[in-house]
Order: sequence, then C-alpha cells, then structure tokens
Amino acid sequence: MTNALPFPLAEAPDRDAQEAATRLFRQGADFLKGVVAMSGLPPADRMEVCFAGRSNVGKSTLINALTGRRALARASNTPGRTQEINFFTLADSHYLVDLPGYGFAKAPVAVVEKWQRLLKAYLQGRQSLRRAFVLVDARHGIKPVDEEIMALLDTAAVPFQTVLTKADKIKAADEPKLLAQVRGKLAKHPAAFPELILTSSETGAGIDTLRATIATLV
Ligand SMILES: Nc1nc2c(ncn2[C@@H]2O[C@H](COP(=O)(O)OP(=O)(O)OP(=O)(O)O)[C@@H](O)[C@H]2O)c(=O)[nH]1
Repeated sequence: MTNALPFPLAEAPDRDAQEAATRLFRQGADFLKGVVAMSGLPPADRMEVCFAGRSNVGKSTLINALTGRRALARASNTPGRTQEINFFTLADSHYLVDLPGYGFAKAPVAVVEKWQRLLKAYLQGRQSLRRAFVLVDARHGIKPVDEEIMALLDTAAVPFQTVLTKADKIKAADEPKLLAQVRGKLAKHPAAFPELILTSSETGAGIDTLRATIATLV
C-alpha cells in the first residue's frame, strides 16, 4: 500500500499545474539583491519561497535548473555573498530566496551566529513566505544540521517541503533505505509538508514537479 506511506513522493504534475508552471517560469528570473539585515529585505508584496540546505547540497544548481538560467545562482555563490539572503525575482509575482548554505565547517563562530540570527528573524518575520524547500542530498539523507533548520521552521510555523537532490547519484536499490530514513526524521516535524520531491539537476528528474509546486502555491 504505497499510497498509505507518510511523506510519499510527489506525483508528476497534472496538465493544469504544468501549464501554470510553464506560464510562470517562461517569464524569467533575475537576481535582485543580497540581504545582510532585515532592514534590507524587499517589500513583502508577492509570493515568496525559500531554499535552504547544507553547503554543497546542490542548491545553486537546482535554482539554475528551475529557472533555466545557467549562471543565475552563481551571483549568490561568489565570495562575500555566501552569508547573504539572496533574492531572485520570478516573473513579477514571485521571489525565489536562496538562503546561505549551512554546515560549513570553517566559518568563524561570530559569522555563524550573525547568520543564524538573520535567518531566524527572516523565517519568523516574513509574512509573504509561503513555503521553504529544504534540500537534502539523496546520498546522505537528513543530517543533524538539517534537523536544526527544520526545528527552526517548526517554531516559525513555516511549512517546509523536503527536496532530495542528486537523485542520479543513488542506486535504485538504495532508494527505499533513503526514503525510510527521511520519513522517520520528518515524522517529528510538524511543519513538514507531507510530500517529498526527488530531483536531479543532472537528469532533470523532479524539476517539473518542483516548478509546478511553486506555480500552484496559493
Ligand atoms: N550528479 C549531480 N551533481 C550535482 C547535482 N546538483 C549539484 N551537483 C553538483 O554538486 C556540487 C555542488 O553544487 P552547488 O549547486 O554548487 O551546491 P550549493 O548547495 O549551491 O553549494 P554551496 O554554494 O556550497 O552552498 C557541484 O559540483 C554540482 O555540479 C545533481 O543533481 N547531480
């Protein structure tokens, strides 16, 4: 009874959702600004989704794949930008928000603390934030640092959806073990959205589903 499992994999989008995604994403995405303090946030005047994940999880690559802009998220990866919350416009109706990667080993404590304060303030105070996508490397499953951000999202009551990245790097035989680990961890998080998206920026798997998810958020 696969469909009775908690946190099933999202199904492929239906035709309406696909059309909504095509309409939205063909209008294009652009880098707007990097933000280091709450006072720098753009007006909360449109639908907003954010992307969080451990360093190297494939966040920039995924944002590029979603928007079809090869180097879009590179802007947020250049030295000096990595501690900023980066805003991208999508059409004139959405913001895509790239949160700094966490779990970096060598950042000074003061830097990490400053970024955690900003992240907390952003997640708790942003009215227009509809959903957070928490990216998790399919090879590694949910790590303690991922659970920290999930706990923060629980507290802030921001619904979050888990997006597994680099699906092309795991063997089909290892998928059940990964999904069991992820489902077990998510069961403890009240803000977890009850569907997972398995993606690969390499093969394009799951990208349409994620686009359609964003395009049909209300
Ligand atoms: N095989 C495979 N490799 C991927 C995929 N997505 C990203 N990568 C690779 O993983 C590495 C990290 O990807 P990035 O997109 O830079 O990761 P990031 O999360 O933005 O990293 P930070 O900037 O450190 O936060 C790169 O070498 C990518 O080419 C994927 O779906 N499949």
